[in-house]
Amino acid sequence: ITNLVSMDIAANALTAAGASPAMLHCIREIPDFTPRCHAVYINVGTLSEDWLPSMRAAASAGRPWVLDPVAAAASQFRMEACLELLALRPAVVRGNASEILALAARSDSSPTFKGVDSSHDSGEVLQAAKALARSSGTVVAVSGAVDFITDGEQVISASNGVAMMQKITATGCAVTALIAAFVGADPSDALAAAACALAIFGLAGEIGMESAKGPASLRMHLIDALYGLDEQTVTSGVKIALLP
Ligand SMILES: Nc1ncnc2c1ncn2[C@@H]1O[C@H](COP(=O)(O)OP(=O)(O)O)[C@@H](O)[C@H]1O
Ligand SMILES: Cc1ncsc1CCOP(=O)(O)O
Ligand SMILES: [Mg+2]
Repeated sequence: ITNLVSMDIAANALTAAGASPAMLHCIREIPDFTPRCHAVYINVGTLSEDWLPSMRAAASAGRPWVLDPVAAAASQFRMEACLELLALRPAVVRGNASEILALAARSDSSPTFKGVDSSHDSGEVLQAAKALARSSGTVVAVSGAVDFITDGEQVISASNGVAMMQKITATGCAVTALIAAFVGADPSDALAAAACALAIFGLAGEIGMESAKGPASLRMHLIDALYGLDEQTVTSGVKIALLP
């Protein structure tokens, strides 16, 4: 269940990576459909009162699930929805630095709020991410130039990617969708699943950038690169480290 902006890039990124996305958000379909999924992805980017009950139901369907708290601090309604969903125990919550900071502070009143984009660097909010992981019992992933993934104790960094990825709308949404696919493939280790998905998505961005002229062609080449990745390219290209 993702926002209207991201539906296309998220579905295409998932399909290119070998997953099988299906985007259903009608409350009447959730009880039949969602229990049959390997994983659920919920993204509040274009939240509405109509969609929130579907999000609650999908998060409660007994499948591993992943939350993207897009622009969590945009409004009181959105912050409360994010906190309510967080209480339903996602396996992973992935946001940009400002989103993770706002969620950790449970606050929708940041003076530096910039909508769906971040006004902080990922490294600045690492302690907030660890605190959020501990208080919510989920893996927290903060994206940025370096992605940090933590369960509140261990911290993994993933340093793939190119800055131009920020100039394509909904790359964050697409990588959270990929995290959900990886969690579906191995629900036993959400920390590793999130780190691998972020590193691999970043690697696809690096490979895509070799042929791209700007954001629009990077979008295309990134999806092509995800499709073309093989084991050798991934094992030699990912930059993942367990921080001391
Ligand atoms: N400066 C950067 N350098 C390299 N990769 C980046 C940079 N900024 C973001 N990314 C990558 O772009 C993707 C989207 O992250 P981000 O822009 O933080 O999310 P959002 O779109 O939700 O704000 C992630 O895969 C992240 O690793
Ligand atoms: C522009 C926009 N507006 C509502 S959701 C959305 C997409 C946000 O995508 P991302 O979080 O990946 O930047
Ligand atoms: Mg985002």
